Amino acid sequence: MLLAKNLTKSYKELTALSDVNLSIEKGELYGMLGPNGAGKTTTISILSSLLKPDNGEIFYEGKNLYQNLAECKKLIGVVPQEIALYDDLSATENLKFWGTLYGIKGKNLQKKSDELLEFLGLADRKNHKIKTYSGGMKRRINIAAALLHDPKIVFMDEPTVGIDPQSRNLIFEVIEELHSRGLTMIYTTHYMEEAERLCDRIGIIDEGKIIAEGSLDELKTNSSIKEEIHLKYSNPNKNKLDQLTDRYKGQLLLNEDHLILSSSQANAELPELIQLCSKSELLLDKVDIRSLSLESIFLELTGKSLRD
Ligand SMILES: Nc1ncnc2c1ncn2[C@@H]1O[C@H](COP(=O)(O)OP(=O)(O)OP(=O)(O)O)[C@@H](O)[C@H]1O
Repeated sequence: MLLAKNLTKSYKELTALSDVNLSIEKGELYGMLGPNGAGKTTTISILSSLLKPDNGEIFYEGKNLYQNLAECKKLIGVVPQEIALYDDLSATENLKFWGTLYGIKGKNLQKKSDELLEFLGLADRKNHKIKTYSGGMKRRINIAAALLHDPKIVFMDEPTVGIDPQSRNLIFEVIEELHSRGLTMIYTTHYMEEAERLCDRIGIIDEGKIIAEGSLDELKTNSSIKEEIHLKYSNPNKNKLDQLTDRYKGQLLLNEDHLILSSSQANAELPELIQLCSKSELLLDKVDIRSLSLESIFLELTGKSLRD
């Protein structure tokens, strides 16, 4: 469906993308997982022709994007990270505006807009102004706007940022339904749980490079880490954590009330870890060993947390 070769983009001296290659199959839901500033939006902007790369080539269904721009653009839908809606217009009026830009008119536009509002669970609010909508509802209308022209591939740039867990779930359900209908999607996120739940294949991106790619199982199998030790504590004493951070450099994620240690042999590492926690005056509430998550894989590959 989509092939991108050697995409490179710099903003003055900053290299935002460096030799990015992507091959996305029809019907695939591909997740691009990376921290803020990794290059996700730049990639999507380039793939959807909003931004020209310095180097590289892009093909949709075998056709070069820039040599077949109008034809390729019909295939593409984009859900931008920033909500692109008029606050003083209703949902229907906003969709009418976007539909007209795509060249959809009259009854067709009305029908498509009603169908999408129904699909996104917003039919009963369709005549209300966008400014009365919650953040999650606005995000759903943002998705509807990208689907009006029946694209074959949709780019979703962090579509759940800044919304509550319930609205996030509604968006996941919409994405899962679109996936089951065979729509090809590229989904960017810095939440590993989203990539784990939704995506067939995940590309981990950092500092403008795709540093690992595969299904969740493949990424786990290729990692030297096998498990995670999760340790919950009630009294983090920030001044006393040096021994822990020194001993487990590049293996340890320290949060407000818990730590996660990536490990190839959790049972063998546990006694020393508990001893060091005791020396660091951490009062332990709970210890458990879990299977590997993308967070640890990211830590292993980059030496830093996804949420830094
Ligand atoms: N128009 C621009 N001018 C200069 N630098 C830019 C511009 N757009 C992006 N950058 C820089 O390029 C790098 C990649 O940015 P990009 O927005 O693609 O990352 P991202 O992974 O989408 O991050 P986020 O999740 O924060 O949007 C960052 O260092 C960013 O500051």
